Amino acid sequence: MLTVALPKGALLQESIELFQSIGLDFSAFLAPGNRQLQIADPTGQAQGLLVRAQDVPVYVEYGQAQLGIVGYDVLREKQPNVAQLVDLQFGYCRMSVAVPQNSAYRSARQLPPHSRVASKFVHCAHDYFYGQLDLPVEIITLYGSVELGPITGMSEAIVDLVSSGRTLKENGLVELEVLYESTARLVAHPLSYRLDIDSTRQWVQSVKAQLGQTESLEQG
Ligand SMILES: Nc1ncnc2c1ncn2[C@@H]1O[C@H](COP(=O)(O)OP(=O)(O)OP(=O)(O)O)[C@@H](O)[C@H]1O
Ligand SMILES: O=P(O)(O)OC[C@H]1O[C@H](OP(=O)(O)OP(=O)(O)O)[C@H](O)[C@@H]1O
Repeated sequence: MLTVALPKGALLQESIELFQSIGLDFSAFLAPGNRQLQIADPTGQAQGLLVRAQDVPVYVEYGQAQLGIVGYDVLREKQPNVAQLVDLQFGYCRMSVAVPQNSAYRSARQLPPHSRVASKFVHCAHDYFYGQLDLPVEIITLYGSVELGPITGMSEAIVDLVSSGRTLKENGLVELEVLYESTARLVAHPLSYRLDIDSTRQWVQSVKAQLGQTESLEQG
């Protein structure tokens, strides 16, 4: 039976709608008060696992799920060994550097060496500052509410996801640079995809057909 890892949070609703559109119903995860983390599709063709967004590639890499939906940002951060198959065209956001509105810095390059940068995406932040800018900064790991870094004076800047821009605005921050843009991706366990275990390929084809896509990203 096909197993699908679904991300809790911002991508869940649209992930469930996508699978519904190809005949797999995991909407029981959205029922008020649901605490079940593993549910069977009523047709008996598949089961869904409800996992933290960052854990989706882990379940797929270890083969506990043949397919999963995860943000490109998580793939950039964690570099998991999964096949990246389809850009699902929802969950748009961008990874950006931001500073307080009243900051003197107008570009990330202007931040002084050894400035502090708070982020949940420490590898992305490191690649950008050390790899692209050659600017040695101190990266502080946080797991959420990253905007509080500059507000409390703990850091000069943040690297975080921006979608509508509302969180930055309401916390007095401005975006300086965009590192990259992100959307939700359909990923697969590479061997399951190659060997077509549990008809993985057919389900991937159905997703692509639903989105009107013929090209595959196909990065292993
Ligand atoms: N404001 C947003 N608008 C649209 N998509 C977003 C937004 N924030 C995050 N995303 C996308 O949704 C994914 C999941 O984000 P979400 O905020 O639900 O989980 P998380 O809190 O980052 O994950 P975890 O609980 O594992 O720490 C992100 O990886 C990103 O691709
Ligand atoms: O530009 P916006 O539309 O306002 O969205 C951006 C916010 O969404 C994400 O936060 P999330 O809700 O995941 O909370 P957390 O990371 O702070 O836990 C991200 O970390 C930003 O804080």
